[in-house]
Amino acid sequence: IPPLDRCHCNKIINVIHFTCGPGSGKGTQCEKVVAKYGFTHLSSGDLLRAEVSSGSERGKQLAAIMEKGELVPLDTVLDMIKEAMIAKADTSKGFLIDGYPREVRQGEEFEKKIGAPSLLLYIDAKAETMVKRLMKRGETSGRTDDNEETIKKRLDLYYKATEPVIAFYEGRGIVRKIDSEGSVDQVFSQVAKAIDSLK
Ligand SMILES: Nc1nc2c(ncn2[C@@H]2O[C@H](COP(=O)(O)OP(=O)(O)OP(=O)(O)O)[C@@H](O)[C@H]2O)c(=O)[nH]1
Ligand SMILES: Nc1ccn([C@@H]2O[C@H](COP(=O)(O)OP(=O)(O)O)[C@@H](O)[C@H]2O)c(=O)n1
Ligand SMILES: [Mg+2]
Repeated sequence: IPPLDRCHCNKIINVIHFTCGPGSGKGTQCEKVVAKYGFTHLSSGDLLRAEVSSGSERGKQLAAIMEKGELVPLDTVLDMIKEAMIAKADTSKGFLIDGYPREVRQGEEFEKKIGAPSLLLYIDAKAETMVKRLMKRGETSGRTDDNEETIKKRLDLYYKATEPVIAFYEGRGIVRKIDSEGSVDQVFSQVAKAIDSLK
């Protein structure tokens, strides 16, 4: 992949990271953000699942890691995000990057290779809520990681690796914390307020 040149960087406005626990409702909220603001939604999990579906050798390796609820190698996810951003850089109004960064190092590398985010949205959900939603989703999602054992591992990893990401960006004053316990629309009104504060 070519490096993002200056021209591209200038066009990459409004990089919003959506970093929350598994099952906190990122995917659901991102759809609503796209409908209202027209941002480009990039879900790191979806990009990885697309690679798995392609049946490639790399996809097979990724599937094994994701089934265990572990993190795939940092460069793999970042390259996929960057590739997708370059493809849209000329026309996008902004990027909503869902499920990334998952660990502080992913955030640091993103800034080195792409740029600094303008906002980090964080949906604060209780572990109990996340587990309940994922178990329910697992009845129909077909996701191999929506099972009790892997959900537990994803949650453990979230508390260990991802929560520190929030503290890292809090130091920069770009974190907006959102309470997940209401309805989808109640959560969205908080999300929209945070995005509107960017203008
Ligand atoms: N009650 C309630 N349920 C929600 C809300 N948002 C999402 N859900 C449900 O919770 C489940 C998980 O939501 P997703 O949007 O798929 O969660 P996610 O954060 O993208 O999860 P991962 O893909 O595992 O990262 C879905 O089955 C939703 O229907 C909400 O605000 N309130
Ligand atoms: N930045 C990322 C995003 C996802 N992943 C992997 O992809 C899986 C699914 O990610 P996801 O964002 O769709 O789902 P949740 O784990 O948040 O429920 C994770 O459990 C990780 O194995 C990763 O390694 N690094
Ligand atoms: Mg999701």
